[in-house]
Amino acid sequence: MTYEKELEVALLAVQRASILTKTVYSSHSKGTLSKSDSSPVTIGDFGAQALIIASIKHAFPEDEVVGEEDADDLRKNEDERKLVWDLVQAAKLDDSSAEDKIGGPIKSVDDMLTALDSGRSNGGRQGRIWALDPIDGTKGFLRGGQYAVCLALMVDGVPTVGVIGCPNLPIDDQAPLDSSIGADADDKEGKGVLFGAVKGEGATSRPLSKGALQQSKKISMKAVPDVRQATFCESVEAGHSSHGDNAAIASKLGITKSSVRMDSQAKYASIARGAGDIYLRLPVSKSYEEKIWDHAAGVVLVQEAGGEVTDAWGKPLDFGIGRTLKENKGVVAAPKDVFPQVIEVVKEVLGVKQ
Ligand SMILES: Nc1ncnc2c1ncn2[C@@H]1O[C@H](COP(=O)(O)OS(=O)(=O)O)[C@@H](OP(=O)(O)O)[C@H]1O
Ligand SMILES: [Mg+2]
Ligand SMILES: [Mg+2]
Ligand SMILES: [Mg+2]
Repeated sequence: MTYEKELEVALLAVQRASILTKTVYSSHSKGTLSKSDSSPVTIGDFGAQALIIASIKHAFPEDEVVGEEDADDLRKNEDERKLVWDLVQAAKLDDSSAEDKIGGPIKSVDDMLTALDSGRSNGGRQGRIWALDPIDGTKGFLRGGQYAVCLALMVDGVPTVGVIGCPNLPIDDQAPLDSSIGADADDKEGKGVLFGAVKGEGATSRPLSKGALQQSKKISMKAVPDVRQATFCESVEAGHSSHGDNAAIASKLGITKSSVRMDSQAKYASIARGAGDIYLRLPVSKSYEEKIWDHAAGVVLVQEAGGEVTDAWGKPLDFGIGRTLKENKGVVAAPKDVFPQVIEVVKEVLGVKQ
């Protein structure tokens, strides 16, 4: 298998970081700060990014990382720094040989800050660059909804390895989506899934809590013989994706089931394993540029499970331009068979708005 070591390291790194995020998820104090764009960041986001970059740098020291967070806030804020350091020290895999593969514990506060700060790559079309979202769906994480720990390796601008940890999704790949999945989520018994995919090699899921990577099962998108029966997913936040446009598209397709709203790339993961069918993310603002770390891992997963992903105009997502998908607007993902039908209607709805 190609990229075997990359996949193994990414799975272990995301698994370890998820142990940290789960600790924060169940704690009352999440150390929430507001970033310059007014979006939230927590001790979970900082800790998970530090752990994952330390893992990557141990296994692949030459690789670059485009990570959502940086260490600026922690360098200024001693209390927050201490909280993150305690979390980072406590998060360990059960299996010591697995821990060794990702470099073991981070040795000092300075090393933690250096790791956290090593996600500043500008991205680009050449070489090996990892896209990292340590907590995708931070608002969901804070609200008690879905969130995901997302990591992808891009090779020459193409997402090639994708790993997503979803601590609050049911382990059962076939568990149907309903509206409760995105609200009142928890990570109790029967929850927690780790998804992985390598370009050309297919996609898998396995329980997040179990050490053995061998437990993985192949996943694939569900066949959709009649698009009117499809289930579609969308963001919880109306500011991230236009609920009105998504509903208009669904209605034109003859879909009668209401949308399943959930935060994070759990949407990509859910359609990749056939729990849902279609992901619609129609742009709200003309100026917002989607970030590569919000999509890279999910795109590999969906493509390898038999799906197609483009922007709302049917253009392929271009991950090779930098930290954002600035040449694209919105995202549409669906099984290959129904994709042409879906994108046609998406273009119609967008066309009317021009
Ligand atoms: N204006 C706007 N438009 C589109 N997308 C935006 C916008 N602002 C933020 N973001 C990014 O959305 C990421 C989470 O969105 P999701 O759709 O996955 O979840 S939800 O909107 O919270 O339901 C979220 O990821 P995290 O910051 O990792 O949580 C943001 O990167
Ligand atoms: Mg995100
Ligand atoms: Mg994030
Ligand atoms: Mg964020």
